[in-house]
Amino acid sequence: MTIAPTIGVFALQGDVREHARCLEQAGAKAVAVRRPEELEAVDALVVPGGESTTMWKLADAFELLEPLRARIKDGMPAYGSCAGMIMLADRIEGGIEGQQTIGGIDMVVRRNAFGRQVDSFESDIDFAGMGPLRAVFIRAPWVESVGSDVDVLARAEAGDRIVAVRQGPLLATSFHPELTGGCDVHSYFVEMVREL
Ligand SMILES: NC(=O)CC[C@H](N)C(=O)O
Repeated sequence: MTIAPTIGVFALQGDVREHARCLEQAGAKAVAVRRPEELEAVDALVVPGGESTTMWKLADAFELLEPLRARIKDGMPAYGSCAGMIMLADRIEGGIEGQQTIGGIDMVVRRNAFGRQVDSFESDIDFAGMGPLRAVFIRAPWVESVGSDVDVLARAEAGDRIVAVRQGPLLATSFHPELTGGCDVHSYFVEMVREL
C-alpha cells in the first residue's frame, strides 16, 4: 500500500484524539468510527484506552459489536491499547457480569491486574526489540496466558508480566503509548497495516 492507509479509531468511548494524533504522525489517515458504515470504510482499526465495560455496552447499543467481530474475523488489522487490549481478547478475567469482548487474540487478559487507579505507573519497557520505550499503565490489564499463535512483544519490569502481544494482524498493549509523546507503537502498527 503506497498511499496512506485509512485507520479508524473506535470513537464511542476512550482517548480517541490522542490515538488519531499518533496515527497521523505515523503516516496514516485517521478517522473516527461510531457506525457500521464508518467501520466498513477503514483499512484497519484502533481500539483506544478507556473503560472496556462501557465500550462493550456502547458497541452493543450502537450495533457495532457484531460488525466489529465480523471485520476482525475477516482479517482486518486492529490495535488495542489498555481497554482496547481487553476488547481484543478472546477471554477475560475480572470482568463485570456478562462482559463481552470483540475478541480475536487467543489470550486471557486480566482486567485491572496492576491494581487500582492509584497504582498507575510509568516504566521503560523493551517493545518488540525496538529498545526502551516509555510506557504508562493506568488501571492496566496484563495478559495471563497466550495461545501458541500469539507472539509476546513486551513484558513489564514489574513482575515480568506480558504487556504487549501480536497475533497476525492484531496487536495489543496494556499501556498507552499515545499518552507519553512517542508514537513508536503506532508506527509499528501502521507498518503492519502496510505489509498486510
Ligand atoms: N486505561 C484503561 O484503558 C483502563 C482499562 C480499564 N481498567 C478497563 O477495564 O477497561
